[in-house]
Amino acid sequence: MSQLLEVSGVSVSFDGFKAINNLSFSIGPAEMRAIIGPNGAGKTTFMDIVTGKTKPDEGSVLWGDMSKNLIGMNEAKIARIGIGRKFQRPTVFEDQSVFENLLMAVKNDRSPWSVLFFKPKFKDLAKVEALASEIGLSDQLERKSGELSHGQKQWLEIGMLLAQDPQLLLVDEPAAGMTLGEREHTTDILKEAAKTRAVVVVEHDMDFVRRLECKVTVLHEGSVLAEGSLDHVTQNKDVIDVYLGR
Ligand SMILES: Nc1ncnc2c1ncn2[C@@H]1O[C@H](COP(=O)(O)OP(=O)(O)OP(=O)(O)O)[C@@H](O)[C@H]1O
Repeated sequence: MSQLLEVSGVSVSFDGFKAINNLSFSIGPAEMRAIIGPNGAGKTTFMDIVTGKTKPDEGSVLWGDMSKNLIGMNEAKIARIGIGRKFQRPTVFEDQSVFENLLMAVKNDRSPWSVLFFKPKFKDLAKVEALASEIGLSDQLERKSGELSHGQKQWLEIGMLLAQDPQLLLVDEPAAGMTLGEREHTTDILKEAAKTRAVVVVEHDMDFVRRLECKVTVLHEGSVLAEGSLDHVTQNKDVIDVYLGR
């Protein structure tokens, strides 16, 4: 299978400490992947490298038809070529409605002023409605985003990222702070999104990872410790020793 993202031999040190150590793995174009591992394993640093926030000391991160190396590209350019990142804390505009937040994202203009002076075209409105339906907020469009529950804010932010049609969506600990019902709905949104793009989820919640029904990559000390189905990696003795058994 051709790959969308290929990380090869990537290492990065902070003050002599190797946070990522000769990391290599790849992700396919319409694939859901969970990344798990103990605290300090390098999960966030991996996402920082892919999104251009951290420059590695060595290695390559090839993208698309593999002719582009993301290393050396700035964060804005990486976002433009189709990589979206969802941080743990939602960053929606609380004073704006759900509709306005989605419209800003569709217009790719994250400024609250843009929606005040902008007459949306039919296709933009249709896209906002489709996104609202995809994230399960069709009946909340007129509500101020600040009034939404924590889970609803997270879904709105996922919708705002999907508005940009990323080919790869990186999602950091989506289950944190959510009720069980919210987690289940989040799983549904991410699984639907992964039908047409790659979705990489970093998560500690094993029940959440199980519901994603995807290949799992276990990181430890900045390298891949194990990879495969959740059942496969959770039976791996090394994974039990460094992560699950603690
Ligand atoms: N900018 C930085 N400066 C110094 N050390 C850093 C920096 N960023 C990360 N580290 C260190 O690199 C290691 C990997 O951190 P990282 O945040 O990537 O781990 P993680 O797997 O995301 O952990 P967690 O599950 O706790 O979020 C840690 O030891 C961390 O302290």
